[in-house]
Amino acid sequence: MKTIRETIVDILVEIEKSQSYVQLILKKYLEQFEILDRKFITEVVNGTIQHQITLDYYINTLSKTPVNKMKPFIKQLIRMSAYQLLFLDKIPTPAIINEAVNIVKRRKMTNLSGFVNGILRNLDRQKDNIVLPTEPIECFSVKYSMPAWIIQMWNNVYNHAEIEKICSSLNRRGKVCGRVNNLKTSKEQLKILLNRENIDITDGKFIEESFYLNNVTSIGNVSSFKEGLWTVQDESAMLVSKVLNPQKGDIILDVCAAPGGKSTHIAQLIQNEGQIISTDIYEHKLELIQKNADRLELSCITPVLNDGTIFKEAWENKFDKILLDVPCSGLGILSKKPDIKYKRTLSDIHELVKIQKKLIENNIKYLKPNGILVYSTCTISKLENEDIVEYILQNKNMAVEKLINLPEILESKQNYVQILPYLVDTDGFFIAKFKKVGN
Ligand SMILES: C[S@@+](CC[C@H](N)C(=O)[O-])C[C@H]1O[C@@H](n2cnc3c(N)ncnc32)[C@H](O)[C@@H]1O
Repeated sequence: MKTIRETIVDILVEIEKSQSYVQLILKKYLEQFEILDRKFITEVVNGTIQHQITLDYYINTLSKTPVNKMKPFIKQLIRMSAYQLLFLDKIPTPAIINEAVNIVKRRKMTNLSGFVNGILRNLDRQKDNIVLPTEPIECFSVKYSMPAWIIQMWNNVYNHAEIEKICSSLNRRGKVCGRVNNLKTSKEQLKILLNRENIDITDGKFIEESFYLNNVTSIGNVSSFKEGLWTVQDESAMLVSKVLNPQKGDIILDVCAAPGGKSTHIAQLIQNEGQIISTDIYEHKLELIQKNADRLELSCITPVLNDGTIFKEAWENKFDKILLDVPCSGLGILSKKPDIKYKRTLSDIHELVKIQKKLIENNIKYLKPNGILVYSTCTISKLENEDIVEYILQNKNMAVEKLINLPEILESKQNYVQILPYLVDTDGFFIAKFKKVGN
């Protein structure tokens, strides 16, 4: 029988090798464990990935063999142990080091037990003496484990204090945020039902229908979730549909809709009276939209397979409102998906911008005169956000609209909002709104 920490190393090795989503791999391994163990495994896996650049810097300072030359299993074992030594204060150091050495022996790599033992003991002794790089970009990169190109990109827009706040808020563990399905229940009633399942909730910060789940491990097994009384969505993401301000009877196109978080919210806001065409480019993702709409009993949503970059004559001038929640670099949601930062590159962002522009060009044609377009991303990147606002305004038929329903703390002088994750302790999001003033 493998120990919990040995399992953690196997998970980290598989994540690095497979390039698959962290949460999918975690889910596969977690099923066999009890709740407390699941929490520990999830925390250490996410923490090790989240702080990987910092951990590697510390390890490389002390090891003759650089991290990238180590065997995959040994590398992840040392990273995982270093994460516990440097970032978790409840586990005694000897327990961390002994367990690491025992794992090496159990996996029949006894010849490396001295190496692992030496690095971890050294790390424990030297951790307060290790000096960070002096150059600010490099320093922030190591301190917050954020690739230097991302810091460099933010450095063109934000000051150092803001960059530090952004980075540190993206390294926190966010609570799960839920949205009550107010067509089926009230928040008060839901609170009672969740309490019966020993789940505590507290009110959201600025969206009425939002709440935070303080202690939940397996959402899919919660009865009220299965019954469609609520769903999972970050407050920033909820703000997007609020800004769209849909009305009963509207004909709405949600172009990049899967898995349907915003489509289902829009359906709630119009009390299921209207028509929402929810499209996505991937067939398997349409099933997710339908599954969510069915669970929440929202019949006004029609999932349609569609490439939003290709013109469809039948849709010309057809829609009152269009939501473009485009594919983006996702840097605003790093607290939930920490591995994204190592997979993305600056050239990915340039490719994404091309797609975002094509989506805009094409979908503007589907708006009725005076129709409303909301553009949103879950990222913090001027190229995909502020610069895209400029791009949309180059179209003479499009005028910027003042954002409504913004909480006071997010009110901005600009006609768009870049929600930085530290402002209200939510995901980072960008939202802008436009009106089609001509044909
Ligand atoms: C940010 S996610 C959308 C999240 C969704 N709006 C929600 O709230 O649940 C972007 C989506 O765009 C889809 N997508 C990417 N390229 C597309 C295209 N050319 N046309 C339509 N959808 C596309 C992706 O498959 C992905 O599901």
